[in-house]
Amino acid sequence: MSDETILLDIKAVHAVYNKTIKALNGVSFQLRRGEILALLGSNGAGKTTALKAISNLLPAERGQVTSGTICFEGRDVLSEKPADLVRSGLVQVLEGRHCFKSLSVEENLIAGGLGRSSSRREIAADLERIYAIFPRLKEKRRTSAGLTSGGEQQMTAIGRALMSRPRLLVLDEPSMGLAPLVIKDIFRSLKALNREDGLSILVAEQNSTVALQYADHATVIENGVAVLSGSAAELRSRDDIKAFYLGEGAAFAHGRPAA
Ligand SMILES: Nc1ncnc2c1ncn2[C@@H]1O[C@H](COP(=O)(O)OP(=O)(O)OP(=O)(O)O)[C@@H](O)[C@H]1O
Repeated sequence: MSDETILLDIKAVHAVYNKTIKALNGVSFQLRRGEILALLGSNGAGKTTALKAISNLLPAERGQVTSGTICFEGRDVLSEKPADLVRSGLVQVLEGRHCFKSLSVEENLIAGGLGRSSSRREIAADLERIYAIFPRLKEKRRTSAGLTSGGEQQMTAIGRALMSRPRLLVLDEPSMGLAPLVIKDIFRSLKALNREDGLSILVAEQNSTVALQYADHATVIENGVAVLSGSAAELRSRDDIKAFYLGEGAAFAHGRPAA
């Protein structure tokens, strides 16, 4: 495989909080251009920390990558400011569907495109593109985001990220606290974006069932280490993954290198 196919390359990353609390213990994985990669793992496995490291957001939480490398399209992520990473096409939707609650849905979306120097016509076209992906947002576009449902807030957060036209969209637990039908709706939209626009997606999920249904590949992390990587189809067929679906996450041995 040539380097051209690798969009994101995480190698042997160690990270700590407050200089002492170990959260990542040498995690390595790669995301290929144009794929959906699911990052799976139980509570506290290190998924959120890995995603924040990828967007260089750990210093804002008294966290730090102490060794290892993270490259996005060959750029050294750890030497870039988070805002510059967004401009370069790496955009993250943080856990908890953060919206500007007093702004309307449409104002939230427009805020996502502010970093780009776009004309009114381009912004209008981008909004229509988001509304085509998430028709419910069009219906709610004049409603304060804080008065919309959890699913609509998650769609707004994703739509706002899409307004900056990312090449890699990073999502932290988009299914959290949402009803199964809403989760399906969101993942279907993500899959359509991936297929039709070639958007690469990295999604951390505790809901392994839905993540493996829509992802191309998956990496399982436990105790800050990747313990298993493979195609989604391969992982779906494994008994230990089936056990993991049922919440028996301890099925993976800590420290075993990713396959
Ligand atoms: N801001 C922080 N300060 C100190 N320790 C933290 C902080 N955030 C996470 N940790 C610790 O780092 C480890 C990894 O946590 P992380 O949130 O990355 O796991 P996770 O896989 O995303 O879990 P979950 O699915 O429950 O969100 C855990 O031991 C956690 O307690």
